[in-house]
Amino acid sequence: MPDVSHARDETVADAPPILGNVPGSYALTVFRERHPALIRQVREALPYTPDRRQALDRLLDEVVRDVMEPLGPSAHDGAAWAEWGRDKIGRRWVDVPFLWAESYFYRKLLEATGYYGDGPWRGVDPFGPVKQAELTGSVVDGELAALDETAALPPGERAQALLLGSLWGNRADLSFTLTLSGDRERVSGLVVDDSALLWSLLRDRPPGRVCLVADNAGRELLPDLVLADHLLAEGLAREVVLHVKPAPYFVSDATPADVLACLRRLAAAPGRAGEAGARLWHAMEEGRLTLRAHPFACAPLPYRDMPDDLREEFAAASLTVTKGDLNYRRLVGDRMWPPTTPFAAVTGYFPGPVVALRTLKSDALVGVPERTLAGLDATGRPWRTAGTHAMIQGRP
Ligand SMILES: O=P(O)(O)OC[C@H]1O[C@](O)(CO)[C@@H](O)[C@@H]1O
Repeated sequence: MPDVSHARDETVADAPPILGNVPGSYALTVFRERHPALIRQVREALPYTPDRRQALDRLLDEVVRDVMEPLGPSAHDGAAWAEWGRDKIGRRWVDVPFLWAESYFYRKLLEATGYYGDGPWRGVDPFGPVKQAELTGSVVDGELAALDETAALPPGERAQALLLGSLWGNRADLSFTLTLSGDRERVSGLVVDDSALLWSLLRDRPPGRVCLVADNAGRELLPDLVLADHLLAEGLAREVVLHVKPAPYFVSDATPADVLACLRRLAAAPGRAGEAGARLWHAMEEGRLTLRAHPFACAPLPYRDMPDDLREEFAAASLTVTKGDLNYRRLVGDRMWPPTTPFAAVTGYFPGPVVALRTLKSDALVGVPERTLAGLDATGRPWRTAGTHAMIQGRP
């Protein structure tokens, strides 16, 4: 019997989850290449003490042997992970759902670095050095200065430019770039473009609360904050709630500390960027820009399984905007949907209007017209996973 509990406008049967054990698949390369490379990068980024280095070496061995071991007995969230992983821990990383196993990998990485331990590494973000290097780099100076050019645009074009800035900011993802080299081409035509829906959801109703579910810090979060400023300053949102991760995750995912670092970076910038930073600073002081770091944001689960308090939060929003590939995967359940499956049918469980902004970096994909698919497939390029293509996809 197909599971149709999440269907909205029409019913769809669940597709199988994406797994890592398919030869030649994108997911398999994440386990075989990216995770070992990431452990090595983390090991070199900070002067970890012998106990932490040994723990990182053990994790590397676990990843290479390809058997998921349980968390240690002192893990504060050990019971939750044991329950979530009841039929998974002890198996091969690649044999359980990709979303689950990747999430568990990041939890294990934090265990290895002592992020939750009692020692001196408690609370030290293992990805801090790469995040900081990006935020303080000169590329960011140029991107912030470019905001001045949008000021001369007519209002509609300016709004669209800021939306696209936030969308393409998703290419700046430090986990994704880890095993890539060189500049990747950016294909300007969107695979799906529901931006008109997004603007009508904001403009055709009294300003409400917009939930912006952020993804990466630094070069993605900065344009997200600029977009949030635009919504507040133009009266398109009464309040913006920025959802971030409570702990380091998927390398560059934004935490509250990253938001504050970005706000300081914006506020210190010259020109339009600095003005936006100052407005956002005040908006936060006045409670019009708020932060949420719900534990579910780092759970290995799709949004369909969100807890009631989060469901109520999204239900109360006039619009939820999700950023990035991982949030998209969680929205659509990280399953091998036929890519023409309607987005509204797959996300019917979501408690309110939702629009996803995403560059495509994994196989999860729905709502793409047949003709678009045929044209993109005919290019013979890995357009679904290379991060070169983007989409804005939503439903009221
Ligand atoms: O930062 P984003 O856009 O969520 O992308 C993270 C992406 O990184 C990967 O996990 C690879 O590690 C993708 O599969 C994933 O969706």
